[in-house]
Amino acid sequence: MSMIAAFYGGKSILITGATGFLGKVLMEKLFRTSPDLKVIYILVRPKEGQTLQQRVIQILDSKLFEKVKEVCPNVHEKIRPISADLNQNDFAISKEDLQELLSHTNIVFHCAATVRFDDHLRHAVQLNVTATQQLLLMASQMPKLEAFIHISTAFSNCNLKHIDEVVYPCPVEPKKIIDSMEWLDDAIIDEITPKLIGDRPNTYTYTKALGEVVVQQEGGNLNIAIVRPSIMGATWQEPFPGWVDNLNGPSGLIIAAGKGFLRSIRATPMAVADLIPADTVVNLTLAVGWYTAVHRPKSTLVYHCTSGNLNPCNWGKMGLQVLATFEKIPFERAFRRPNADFTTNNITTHYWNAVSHRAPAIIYDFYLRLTGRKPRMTKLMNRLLRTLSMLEYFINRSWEWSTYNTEMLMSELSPEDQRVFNFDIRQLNWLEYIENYVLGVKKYLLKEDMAGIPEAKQHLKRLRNIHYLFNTALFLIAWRLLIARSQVARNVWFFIVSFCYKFLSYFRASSTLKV
Ligand SMILES: CCCCCCCCCCCCCCCCCCCCCCCCCCCCCC(=O)SCCNC(=O)CCNC(=O)[C@H](O)C(C)(C)COP(=O)(O)OP(=O)(O)OC[C@H]1O[C@@H](n2cnc3c(N)ncnc32)[C@H](O)[C@@H]1OP(=O)(O)O
Ligand SMILES: NC(=O)C1=CN([C@@H]2O[C@H](COP(=O)(O)OP(=O)(O)OC[C@H]3O[C@@H](n4cnc5c(N)ncnc54)[C@H](OP(=O)(O)O)[C@@H]3O)[C@@H](O)[C@H]2O)C=CC1
Repeated sequence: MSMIAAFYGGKSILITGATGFLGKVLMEKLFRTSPDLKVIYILVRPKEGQTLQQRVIQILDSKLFEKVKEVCPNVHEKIRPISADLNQNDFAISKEDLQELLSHTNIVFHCAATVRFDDHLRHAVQLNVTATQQLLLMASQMPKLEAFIHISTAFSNCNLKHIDEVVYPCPVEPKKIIDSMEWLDDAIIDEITPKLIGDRPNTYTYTKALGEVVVQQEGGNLNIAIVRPSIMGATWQEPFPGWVDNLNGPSGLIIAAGKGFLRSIRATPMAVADLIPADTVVNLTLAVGWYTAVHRPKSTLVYHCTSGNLNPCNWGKMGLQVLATFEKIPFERAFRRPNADFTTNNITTHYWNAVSHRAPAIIYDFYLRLTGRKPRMTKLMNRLLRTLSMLEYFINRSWEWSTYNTEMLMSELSPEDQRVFNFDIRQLNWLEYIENYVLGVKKYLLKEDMAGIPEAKQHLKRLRNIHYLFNTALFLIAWRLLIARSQVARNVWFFIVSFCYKFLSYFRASSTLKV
């Protein structure tokens, strides 16, 4: 019997960010392994014209929850969506809802965040820092609370090369930052943002670091732990391999490469690609929840959920396997044949961006205009290049994360828990994982049918022929222009033609003699 699964039985659990990638996988696992849990409260904001209930139904109707519906048929009764906006004071939760939350919650998993790299500092601070502070305040009024688990990121201290499982201080106290956001106007915030984030690449990593300091400083007597995943990818095993439902991290780039938009990417092939499957993050998080509640460590423990030091894979190997998988499982209606490559310096990156990204987009838009359609490729390409520029920081460096706490926790689990809540990344086979990842992107993100693979392969063959034809035509035109202008080119051309003619004549003559 799993001790962790038993622990969550009968519990009332509060999850923020439950509608996000990690939140959904977390809920799924909780319901599947502890169907007797009492209730999961989720803080949800109404969105895109959908009510809270509709958002929950949409989640439960997804393939991710198919197994859950078998083991926990009344799952919809056990999810209690609470209208809340983490951008608002007190989250705009009604008094009744707040009362219910305060009096019943046993465990809090705080997953909500803005994960955008380009978010305005004010918004990123509000969600990743102030909201965390408010949630802690709320948690301190929960008499039945056993553990508060804060999800951070392994990159919150990406300005360091070696990162330990500790909370690092920030030069400016989070409280000061929170206060200043209240009275500074946007223009001034824009001006001071680069100074504040310092040697971090974006507001996301900076505010996640501030969030951790808030957790440590304002956790009071709560049983708190921080989980720091690296780059979260599709599921490895549970509830099935390859599940993914957003474009963050590598997923968007896999689509861009598979559809033939992405031709080159500035990356260091030997840099460690610290990916971690979403289900591994969930298993560790649930184990941390159990350990924190049952063992009540004296200080706030930080757990790294990373792969690099235990089972490293580099971007070169990953990129090659992604491309190899496209051969077997191509995406439908590709723009060009998938054929991306890594560049390693500014000059080649600019060159390939111009030749392989911008030029084809301009040509295609010209063709769309000619055929009376709206041009769109240049806009899409600009977006892709912007995304690439934001991800570049993470694919050209390697970090070392120590994992003492994570390994300690693993050793604390019973063999059954090590199986049911497996977060031992050493068991992961990267090539198999990446193949399933690409397949998952095709099925769950692009919603493409496997039956369309033969047609997709045909389409790629057509694209290859067009590519050869285009290149041959281009070569002939260039050559023709050269001949018209240069005597040397003309001499070379006559030499080649006369050589071919002589060779053919000789070949003809020798075959006539044989007859
Ligand atoms: C040895 C020899 C080797 C040779 C080998 C050769 C191999 C060749 C290489 C082949 C390549 C193969 C494929 C690639 C395989 C791996 C490549 C590596 C990439 C890995 C990158 C990972 C880096 C992640 C680092 C994470 C560090 C921190 C981790 C975390 O803690 S947080 C989670 C991460 N957060 C994010 O990822 C958020 C990033 N996104 C943003 O910040 C924003 O979305 C944005 C990128 C700034 C874009 O903002 P916009 O306002 O412009 O757009 P918006 O968000 O509104 O969306 C607009 C449309 O674009 C779509 N979209 C959004 N995000 C992405 C995305 N990441 N990629 C693509 N498209 C995206 C979005 O859906 C919108 O679409 P629409 O609705 O249709 O308009
Ligand atoms: N993805 C990754 O690679 C990594 C993620 N992490 C961390 O994991 C956690 C989860 O990330 P992930 O699931 O990928 O992120 P998502 O962007 O998929 O999910 C974010 C969640 O936060 C919610 N949220 C955002 N703003 C608000 C708001 N104002 N009020 C209420 N809820 C809000 C979103 O709700 P809504 O659906 O309404 O938008 C969504 O449920 C984050 O803390 C992130 O920092 C750490 C490392 C890597």
